Amino acid sequence: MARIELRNLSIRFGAFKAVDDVNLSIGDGEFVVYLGPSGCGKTTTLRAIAGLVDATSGDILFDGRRVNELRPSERNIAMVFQFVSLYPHLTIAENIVFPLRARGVARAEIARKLDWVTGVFRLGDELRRYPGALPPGARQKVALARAVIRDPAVLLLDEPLSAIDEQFREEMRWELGHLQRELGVTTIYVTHDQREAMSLADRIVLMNHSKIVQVAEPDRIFFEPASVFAGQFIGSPSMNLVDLVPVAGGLRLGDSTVVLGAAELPSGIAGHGRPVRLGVRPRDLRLVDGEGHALAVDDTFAVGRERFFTFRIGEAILQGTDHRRAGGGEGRVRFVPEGLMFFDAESGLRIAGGGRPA
Ligand SMILES: Nc1ncnc2c1ncn2[C@@H]1O[C@H](COP(=O)(O)OP(=O)(O)OP(=O)(O)O)[C@@H](O)[C@H]1O
Repeated sequence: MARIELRNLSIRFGAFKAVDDVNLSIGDGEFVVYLGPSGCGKTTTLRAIAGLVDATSGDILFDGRRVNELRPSERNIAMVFQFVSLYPHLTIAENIVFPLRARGVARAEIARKLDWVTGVFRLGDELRRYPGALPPGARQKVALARAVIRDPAVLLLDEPLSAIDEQFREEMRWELGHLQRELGVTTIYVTHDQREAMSLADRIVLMNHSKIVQVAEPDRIFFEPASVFAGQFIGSPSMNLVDLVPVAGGLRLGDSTVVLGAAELPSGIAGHGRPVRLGVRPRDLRLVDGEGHALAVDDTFAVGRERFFTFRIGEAILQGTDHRRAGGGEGRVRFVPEGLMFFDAESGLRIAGGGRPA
């Protein structure tokens, strides 16, 4: 296990900065998930921690010791990628113990370690089989077992579940989280799948355009996104966004007739003096039978037991949840005050609202 620190880490490929002045401390045994859109620099950061890419500037420290100059094999890390390569002519057991054999570890010790890892990963039946006989998800589990059998200080995982089909992925995700906690190994996991990040991470490191834009526990990043980007990247269905226009009595939603008044607005927001955007998740935008704003509903639809509705403001289509009694009448739209987030329209930063529900 190890603490990891990135200090002013930048990585350039020619003129392009793939990682731009990143600072981060990862605790011993922590499970950190790097999340962000394609090309934002997640994999490059991971590869730099592994020693597969050189830092252009800045430091990478393991337990306070600078490792920039160490080769991958000297860093005591293990890495698992999206596509695993197991040796097809070796059994699962032989594949798993391969790193120990390569290091000349004694037979008794290898047997002990294999026993341990087999128990942790519940691999008993598979051990004598060959990789070709296992489904991709099980092969990935074998790759993980092979990665942890030599007690790495750091486990680096780059989209390890993305090549596995949906159903097995859920199961593997659960299992991976469980295993990581049992092993207590410091883990950095790269994904662009927010659901994976939300369910696995102790903390999420959200990246965009080569920079870290927020580091927080999954719950916090959901309820207190630092910016429009964070608010929209996390949560499904995604957060609605609409520009607010100052009018007498409050803030109007775009060019609609809906005006949010004092009861719905945090104090001071109406007098912000700069353009403000409202962010509201569908769960906090409700079509109800009781009190609310009169709005022309565009469409209603159901996804399983949940019912949704949409309405338009200018070009934008907003989505909310339908809380009317089944077969309900016209309905009114309620904005749940605790769920409203306000962003500076120019900087994109959250200036008010949000927060974990009590
Ligand atoms: N060896 C390289 N040479 C030149 N450019 C590179 C190299 N490696 C990565 N890049 C570029 O750096 C940027 C960041 O890539 P990176 O793989 O870190 O992104 P990512 O966030 O992991 O996205 P993805 O999920 O698509 O892998 C990309 O624009 C990529 O094309």
